[in-house]
Amino acid sequence: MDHRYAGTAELTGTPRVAVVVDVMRAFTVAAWAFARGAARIVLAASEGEALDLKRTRPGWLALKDGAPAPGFDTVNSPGLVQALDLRGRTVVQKTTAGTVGALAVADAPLVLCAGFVVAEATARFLRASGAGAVTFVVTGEQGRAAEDLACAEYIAHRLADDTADPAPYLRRATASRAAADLAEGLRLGYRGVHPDDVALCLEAGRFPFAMRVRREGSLVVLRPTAAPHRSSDGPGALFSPLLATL
Ligand SMILES: O=C(O)[C@H](CS(=O)(=O)O)OP(=O)(O)O
Ligand SMILES: [Mg+2]
Repeated sequence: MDHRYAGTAELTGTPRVAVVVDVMRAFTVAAWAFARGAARIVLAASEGEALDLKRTRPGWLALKDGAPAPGFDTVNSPGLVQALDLRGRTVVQKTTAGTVGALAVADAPLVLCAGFVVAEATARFLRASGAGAVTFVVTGEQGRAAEDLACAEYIAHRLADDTADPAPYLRRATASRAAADLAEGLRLGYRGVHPDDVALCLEAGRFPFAMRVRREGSLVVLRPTAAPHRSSDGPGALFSPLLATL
């Protein structure tokens, strides 16, 4: 299959099928937010927009990358988000790379967001959808981030072979600059980094759902979506018990 791999700034036109990859950490965080019960994630274009959305919608939470900041409820850290109770909540997310990449392709007919934690479900969803060739948006380091490229190539491999082994792809991600930067941030005591973040970003297939982006009125919204348990199952064939609890 003739997949394409492009950084956000390299995109030309609107792809038919896009998978936006941000392993460290936006879409690992998004998956954890859904696992902790979030109903939906609204992708914001700026920190100001995130705070405006939160201010005008009672009960919404706002999340950003970097250090904690006034007005924001939490940060872009799976280690921190996994401890939250987000049942039924709407979370507004703004990060440097991941959310920017998703907004850039929000008009495509099918857009999924992914990290390793949902890689296998993403491949199953794509296969069940008959998606064909995919444009992978590699959000980190102008399209060159080793962890995002490894995850994108793993999803493509799983699309072709649903027994493909994640281990070589995870090794590349483990050796990435982003993983080293998070470890260094932890060593230097940066706020907004949790000791478990790198490990949580490198759990292939942790969650059974894919994550789909759609426009809903004026908002760009990410929601979990059921993926068949096996690639041979049809769309929506078998729903995970976890999804039933979200
Ligand atoms: O929070 C993150 O890990 C990054 C911040 S940065 O790009 O490393 O400065 O954001 P993300 O959009 O999740 O890559
Ligand atoms: Mg990233």
